[in-house]
Order: sequence, then C-alpha cells, then structure tokens
Amino acid sequence: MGLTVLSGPSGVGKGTVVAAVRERHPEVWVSVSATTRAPRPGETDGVEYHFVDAEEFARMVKAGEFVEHAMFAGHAYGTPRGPLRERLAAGVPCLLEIELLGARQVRSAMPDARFVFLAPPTFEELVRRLTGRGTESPEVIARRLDRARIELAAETEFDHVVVNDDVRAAAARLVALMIGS
Ligand SMILES: Nc1ncnc2c1ncn2[C@@H]1O[C@H](COP(=O)(O)OP(=O)(O)OP(=O)(O)O)[C@@H](O)[C@H]1O
Ligand SMILES: Nc1nc2c(ncn2[C@@H]2O[C@H](COP(=O)(O)O)[C@@H](O)[C@H]2O)c(=O)[nH]1
Repeated sequence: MGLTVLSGPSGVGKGTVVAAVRERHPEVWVSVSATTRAPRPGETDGVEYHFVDAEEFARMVKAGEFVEHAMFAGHAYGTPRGPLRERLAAGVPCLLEIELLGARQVRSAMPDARFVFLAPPTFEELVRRLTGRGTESPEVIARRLDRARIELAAETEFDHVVVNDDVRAAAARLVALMIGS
C-alpha cells in the first residue's frame, strides 16, 4: 500500500496504463500535478493537470507546495503536497506519474515509497507511440526522445520494471505491485 511512483520515458504509455488502473481500481488515488505546459486538445484543468502559468508555479515552489518539481522539455511540472499527504494519512493507495528527476526527489524525501519503471518493448516502438500520439511537434518529439534515452539508462534505479507490451497486462502488473491483487 502507501505510495507508488510510476516513471518511464515520454510516450511509453504511463497515462494510458494509469487510466486503465483507475478504470478497474477506483480505490487507487492518482495525484493531479501542476504544470506550465498548455493543455492538449481534450485535457481539462483540474483533471489531467492543474494548468498554471510560470508565475503561479514559481509562487507554489516558493511556498513549499510541491513534494517534488522538475523541468521537462521546456515546462515545469510538480506534485502538490497537500492532497497527497491527506490521502497517505488516510491509508489510501496513492500513485504519482512523474518523470525521472522528480522520482529521484521523492526517493530522497520518501524512501519507503515503491518505484516502478514503465519500459517500452523496444526503442523503435517508443518512437512509434510518441509520434503516433500526434500531440507534439517534431521539435518537441526530438526533445522528448533525447530525454527518453536518459530515462531508459536509469531503469536500474527503480525497484520494479514493468514492460508496457499490452495496456491491460501492464496495468494489472502495476496494481499487483501496489496492492497485491
Ligand atoms: N501497450 C501499448 N501498445 C500500443 N500503444 C500504446 C500502449 N500503451 C500506450 N500506447 C499509446 O502510446 C501513446 C503514448 O501513450 P501515453 O500518452 O499514455 O504515454 P505517456 O508515457 O503518458 O507519455 P507522456 O510522458 O509524454 O505524457 C498513446 O497514443 C497511447 O495510445
Ligand atoms: N517531476 C514531475 N514530472 C511530472 C509531473 N507530472 C507529470 N510529469 C511528467 O512529465 C512528463 C511530460 O508529461 P506530459 O503530460 O507533458 O506528456 C511525463 O514524463 C510525466 O510523467 C510532476 O508532477 N512532476
């Protein structure tokens, strides 16, 4: 139980696997991060993210409102502290979907958390997924793939590796690690 951190390169399918977990396991609470990036079509403020501007993000950092925060491909992302603290205190299984630098910060602050790396079946498949999603420009895709190489090299820092070959199977493996079912 407690806190699980899910990381993995951009486009591997973290959001898709987390959505599958939520569908079948409403008892799992998923943190909603703050970000300075613009919403993608179909994203709603307060659902996928709290979309904030750089000034508000800086204020939140200064006020100590984040458990962790990091820059990723030109935008800031952070995990709000208050909601996570409340759910953990209530004994709710909590899930953070965050990139590598944030995961390392959580590892330092909360070493008892469980750290899971979501890996692609192959690098070529990762490129196909990221490109096929169609949400980023070629320049942003290139930045995210540069970062993906760094993230993939850090796989061994994690307690568990789940390969996202099939969404339902990967979600089931993640839940089994989180709550043992
Ligand atoms: N197991 C899978 N097989 C095939 N396609 C997948 C699989 N999992 C996810 N995808 C597809 O890959 C694309 C990227 O998935 P998703 O947006 O969930 O990735 P992500 O890791 O959350 O990315 P980011 O970190 O950039 O937000 C989506 O188009 C999604 O439908
Ligand atoms: N360190 C953090 N990383 C986060 C957080 N929320 C999301 N993320 C990660 O950022 C990248 C890009 O996300 P995208 O939605 O723009 O594709 C991805 O790896 C997310 O997991 C956070 O609060 N802190």
